[in-house]
Amino acid sequence: SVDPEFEHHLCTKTPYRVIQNPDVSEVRYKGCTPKKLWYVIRHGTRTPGEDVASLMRSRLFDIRDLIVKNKNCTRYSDFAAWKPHIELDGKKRLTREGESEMTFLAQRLRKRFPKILSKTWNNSTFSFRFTHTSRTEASAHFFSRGLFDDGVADVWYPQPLKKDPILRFYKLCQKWRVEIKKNPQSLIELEAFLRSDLFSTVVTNITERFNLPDGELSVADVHLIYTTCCFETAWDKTELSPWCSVLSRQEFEILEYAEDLEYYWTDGYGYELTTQMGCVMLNDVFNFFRSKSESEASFYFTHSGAILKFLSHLGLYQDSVKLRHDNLNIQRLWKTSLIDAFASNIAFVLFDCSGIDQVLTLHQEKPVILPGCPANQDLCPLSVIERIYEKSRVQCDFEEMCHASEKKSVYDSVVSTMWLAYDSLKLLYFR
Ligand SMILES: O=C(O)[C@@H](COP(=O)(O)O)OP(=O)(O)O
Repeated sequence: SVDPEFEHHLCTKTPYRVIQNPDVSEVRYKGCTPKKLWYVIRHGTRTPGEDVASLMRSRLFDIRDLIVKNKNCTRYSDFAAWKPHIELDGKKRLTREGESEMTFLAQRLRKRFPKILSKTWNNSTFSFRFTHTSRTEASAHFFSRGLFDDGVADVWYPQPLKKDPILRFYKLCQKWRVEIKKNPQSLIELEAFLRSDLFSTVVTNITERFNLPDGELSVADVHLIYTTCCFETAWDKTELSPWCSVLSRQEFEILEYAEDLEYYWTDGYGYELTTQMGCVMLNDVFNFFRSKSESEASFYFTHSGAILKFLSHLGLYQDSVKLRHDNLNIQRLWKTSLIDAFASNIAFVLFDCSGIDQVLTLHQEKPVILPGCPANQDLCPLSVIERIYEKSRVQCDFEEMCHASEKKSVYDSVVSTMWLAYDSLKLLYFR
């Protein structure tokens, strides 16, 4: 039987319905009027890239065949009937579920902030921006459907930039790309965790549970099973993927931790530069709030990496100790299943409270308190936020922080190439 809680352990492939906030009551604070809304959103549920899709079409079929050889296995008929999903095109395309996530998210937002959002589309009041990918573009379109009853067809979207300095700032940071993203050092904790007894036990347990030949399953196979469970759950809420029934609650938690470790060290608190870079996004918020333009709402459609780095820059979900292979804590704050699901979103809403600018910060549609803001209230004065993030405002020299030293780049690219030869690390490219 499948643990009904499993949907809460699907990391960055968690469908938004699992964590959404159904409360759509108008957000009001006494004596305050909402003036501006800045919103960054990860695209909705997508299909996997070709790397995962091709494994689902080939290796997963072999595993499926081995499983159904053992006719007594649980859910035999589901495995026997399983075939790669219709959504499997390898193009990281927005799925039906992703379309609904966007439309419903916008509808809920509009109900909460009718003063800003109950207006027909108007180019100077609302702005939209998405990255150079079909999934963020489609997300913007479906989101605007939920926001405007009419006039959706008129919504104007700027041409996406191949390398957007705000939406995907990290792609422009050579130092981060070389020294963190492509540096094997960043994966050391994950590597060690994959080699740990805890992880090996998961591989052995599944092998025994399904009566598979000894040594048949690799770490990468187990990860493929988990990834398939995640994607199939995300894009189909009506049917339970048989691959989810392969794993126990504890095994989900172990696989979840492996992914969280990876994201922690490449997109999160692992290295200072990763958290520092997010200043460009925060400065965009400040500029928007301080600008005298008529623009009242700004919507950005981006990716997982942007959400995680921005959360880390803000200082949210930071555990007191760094995540390592040997300190799995199920109470940790850094859980991508909660903080970086599909359609994850961060909003800043500026209120005028009797002449004082106050800011409401929302993550996944719920208020969050920025570290340093008053703990007992949702609103935080803009001047306090500007003080907390003073360094982000005055020392955000992207060129300077992202400049990679050439000697190191050459060294790292050689090491990275060698590193990619490791079979177990194939799973790192499962996107
Ligand atoms: O584009 C992808 O494959 C991943 C990573 O993108 P970056 O974090 O590298 O932008 O993000 P996703 O689209 O799933 O949100």
